[in-house]
Amino acid sequence: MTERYSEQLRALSEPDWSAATEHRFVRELCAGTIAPGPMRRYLIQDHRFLDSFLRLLGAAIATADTMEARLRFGRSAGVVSGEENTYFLRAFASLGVGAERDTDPDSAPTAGFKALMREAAESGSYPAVLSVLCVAEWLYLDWAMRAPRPLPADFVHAEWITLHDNPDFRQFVSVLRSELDRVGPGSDAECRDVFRRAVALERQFLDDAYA
Ligand SMILES: Cc1ncc(CO)c(N)n1
Repeated sequence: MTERYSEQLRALSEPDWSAATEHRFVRELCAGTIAPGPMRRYLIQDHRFLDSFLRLLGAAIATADTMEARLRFGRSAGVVSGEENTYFLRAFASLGVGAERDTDPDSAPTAGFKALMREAAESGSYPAVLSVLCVAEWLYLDWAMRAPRPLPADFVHAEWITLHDNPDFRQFVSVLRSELDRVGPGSDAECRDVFRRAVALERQFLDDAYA
């Protein structure tokens, strides 16, 4: 049996993939025990990640080779711009995040992610864009779907989990993987490189919440 291309890339990204999906941040978030400090720091940085992520979705809309894929990216851009952004604003209010939202400098992993997303977007390569998107969404689904139920009582924790594990998000990850399975092998070296770098950054990004 031949393994799916996306699964081959995931396996090549170990041990970073498992270190990220089993990270202290993930465990404490899912248990509802994470301290406000790390949660605040994570969300401030992640809201900046989201801005660049939206640009990357724009690049996916621009570079996809089928209309069906383009429509799917468009719907996902709507969710990120809507429900997900609103979650951040409500979470910032709940955690008492003020001016530091703008004044805190970008962490090294945030700067690294922004650079990688810009590089992928500017390459004009659909396989490169897909590699970053697939890591970002699939890695989050992977830990979110394993969160113990019931979810934590605080919406800041619970909604961050359900945003990354719901029927629409699962379907999006399934499309991202199928698309990468389809077009990735034709740009194998590029996809391996981008996928691996993105997973390493995911791990560093979670580490940084505790820096
Ligand atoms: C750093 C990071 N990776 C992935 C996601 C999921 O989109 C996110 N919100 N933040």
